[in-house]
Amino acid sequence: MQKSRQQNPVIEFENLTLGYERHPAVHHLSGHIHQGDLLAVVGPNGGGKSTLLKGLMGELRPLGGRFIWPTGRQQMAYLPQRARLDLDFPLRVADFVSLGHWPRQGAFAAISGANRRAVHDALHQVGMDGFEQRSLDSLSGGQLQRVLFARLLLEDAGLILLDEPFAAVDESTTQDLLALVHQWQQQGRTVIAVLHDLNQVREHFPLCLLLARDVLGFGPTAEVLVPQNLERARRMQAPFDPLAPVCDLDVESAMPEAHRHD
Ligand SMILES: Nc1ncnc2c1ncn2[C@@H]1O[C@H](COP(=O)(O)OP(=O)(O)OP(=O)(O)O)[C@@H](O)[C@H]1O
Repeated sequence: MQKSRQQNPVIEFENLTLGYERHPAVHHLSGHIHQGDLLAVVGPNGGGKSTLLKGLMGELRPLGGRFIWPTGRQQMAYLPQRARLDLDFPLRVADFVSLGHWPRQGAFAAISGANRRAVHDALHQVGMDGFEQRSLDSLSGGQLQRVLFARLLLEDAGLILLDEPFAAVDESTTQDLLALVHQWQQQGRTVIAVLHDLNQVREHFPLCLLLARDVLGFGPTAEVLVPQNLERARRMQAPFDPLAPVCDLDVESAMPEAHRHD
């Protein structure tokens, strides 16, 4: 990874609307993210946070607007919500972490000595020395989260997407994993994390996107997480309505200028 921080955006959202079967879950998002940004995505349950990550991953095609990748589509590493992970099988920790190499060397490449060292180093960085031969299904929740971060380290991606990475993780593990997030930033990687702990966001994430289907704020965290926006988010906890009218995607962006992260 290059350490240099680019002045130009690496991702732009242009009046982006994402959803399912033409029913929007994220409305009219505009703004941009620079290389090395640490962006927290916050908001009520069902607000569209995971949907945005799926859109970035290319799993969902925009219903309207678009993602722009000014420097080319980034190599991405993605940590899904724990509830979405089925890791209840007897794979060894070392083998699981080495899967982080897949994007570069393919699934069936022989595990080289260099790879073994990389796996060992990654486990060391997350405080999991000596766990190489343990099976995944024998790990505690916090240990498993450390191993998932070790695999992210091996992916060596420029853009790292984390969906609720610290849910049900104790304070000391959270602090260790947050230190890795800061290290990624120092290395020039861009991190987008879905989070629920607003104090943690204020302390560690300089940028914030507050989503409650509509964009309630996008910019410096101190300006986004203000009582007025949070109160609006609380009021907009209405569940996703599959019978809601299809968004009129021909309408020009309804987003006020203040919501743009320029
Ligand atoms: N595959 C799907 N098909 C239809 N609707 C979906 C699908 N996935 C998500 N949704 C709906 O889209 C809306 C946004 O969901 P999303 O998972 O993005 O919310 P979230 O902000 O990540 O919520 P949480 O904090 O609860 O994880 C929700 O109302 C959800 O029910």
